[in-house]
Amino acid sequence: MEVKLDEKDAADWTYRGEGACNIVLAYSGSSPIFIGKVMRIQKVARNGKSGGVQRNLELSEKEKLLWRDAEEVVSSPNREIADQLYVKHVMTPLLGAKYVDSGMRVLVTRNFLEAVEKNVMSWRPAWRVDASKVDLKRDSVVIMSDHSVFPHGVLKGGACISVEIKPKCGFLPVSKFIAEGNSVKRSTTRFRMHQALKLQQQVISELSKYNPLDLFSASKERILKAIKDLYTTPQNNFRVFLNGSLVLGGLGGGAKKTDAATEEAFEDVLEGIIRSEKDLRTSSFIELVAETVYSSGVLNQLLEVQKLDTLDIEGAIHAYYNLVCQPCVVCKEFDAARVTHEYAFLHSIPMDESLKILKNFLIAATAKDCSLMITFRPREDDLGSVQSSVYLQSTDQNFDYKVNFIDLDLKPLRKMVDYYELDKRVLSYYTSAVKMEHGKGNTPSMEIYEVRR
Ligand SMILES: O=P(O)(O)O[C@@H]1[C@@H](OP(=O)(O)O)[C@H](OP(=O)(O)O)[C@H](O)[C@H](OP(=O)(O)O)[C@H]1OP(=O)(O)O
Ligand SMILES: Nc1ncnc2c1ncn2[C@@H]1O[C@H](COP(=O)(O)OP(=O)(O)OP(=O)(O)O)[C@@H](O)[C@H]1O
Ligand SMILES: [Zn+2]
Repeated sequence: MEVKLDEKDAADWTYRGEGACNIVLAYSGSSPIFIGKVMRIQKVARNGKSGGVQRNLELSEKEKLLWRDAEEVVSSPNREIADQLYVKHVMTPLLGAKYVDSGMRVLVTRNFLEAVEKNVMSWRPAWRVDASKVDLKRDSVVIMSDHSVFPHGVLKGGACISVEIKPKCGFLPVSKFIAEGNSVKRSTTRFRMHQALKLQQQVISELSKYNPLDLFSASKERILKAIKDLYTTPQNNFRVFLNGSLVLGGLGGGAKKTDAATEEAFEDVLEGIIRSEKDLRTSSFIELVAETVYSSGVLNQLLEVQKLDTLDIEGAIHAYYNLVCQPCVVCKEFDAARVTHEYAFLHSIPMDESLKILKNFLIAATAKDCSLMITFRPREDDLGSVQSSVYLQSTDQNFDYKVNFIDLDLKPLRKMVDYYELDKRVLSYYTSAVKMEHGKGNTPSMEIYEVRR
């Protein structure tokens, strides 16, 4: 018989976190089919305010054309199912089946969703509550493995510690379609430039120390630096969970700089997991995470998928206007300024080329926004373990670990315009901030202008 969750079941699901588009709940009841699972529920923007794009309930005709090779996605009855099948049929083959769980759909009643909405309200960050709410129009949710713990039955019980990393874009673009005035893109990461704008808009209270190029560098030392920096300024890029409960970082959003009190508390959390003296555990834990990122090689594959964006938004936007059969707003602006450009070429390519550019751009956008969960537990013995393992030199310990990608959602085609507009805002603010610093006689070594390859 097909399961349908109703009001009475809502109490078994507790708030785990959320992003712009989904709320995630962990199961705390006793039904064997849900133990070790989380539920991902779609949200809807409140009062037209942003906080995740307002998604159409169905794929548009142009989106159907775009994803026509992924038949299962295109023939989905609604966008929710299309999202899930996109993970299964488009992202999983690119990232590797062992790293992705596309989950299964379970039916829910409106009463269930209403009860959940009420139960989680007090746990949600106020700004997320203000921006979005559970979408009560949905009749199903996605159930997937809880990646912050190991599956039951595979290994003996014991503490699990997991880290969630949102690595963002790990390369510098080289597209010839990047305008002369935006050439800073070739030497400064998008993450760094966006940080400057977020600081100015007070979305964050300090600049992140993290540099995605370090994390994706495939160099042990630089990966270690990246994890240290993520630990120091977690924002929404780094979280740690102990047995599924958040112990570092922000629940449902970003976190401020890790202060002395948090550091002290984190040392205590690690007791019993990392076998070293107090005050040395955190650095060993950071070493463990860095070693795992390095030796698993999981980010190499993610980087390849991110690099499917070869033209940058400054090139891909023209293909968008080709597909939607509208006059190109970007070229119109250039014409008005009598700027000669090579973008006209992009409007002369066959439709199949435009489709390919857009498909690759949107797949790369998913890969630039997804997160990685790495879960560890001390390995007691080698008998019967099916997990990969990593050796932590500083404490002479072995850990089982598993790695999973989360949040591999299909980005809506109409977001192309938002991507172009955001890119313009990020670049415009960053270049003017840098110019201002130069004007003051400061060298580009200022915090905001960090150039590293
Ligand atoms: O545009 P970006 O780089 O700021 O990324 C958005 C994320 O912001 P952040 O990582 O904080 O900078 C943003 O994350 P937050 O809401 O800031 O936590 C979302 O992940 C958004 O994706 P979607 O709307 O859920 O599909 C993300 O939008 P996409 O660009 O991935 O579509
Ligand atoms: N399978 C999972 N196992 C454990 N925790 C999870 C899982 N999926 C999501 N989470 C937790 O829930 C949070 C929100 O999930 P998710 O990133 O999928 O939301 P989103 O709204 O799609 O995010 P974004 O804003 O990046 O689009 C994650 O940051 C993570 O902490
Ligand atoms: Zn154009």
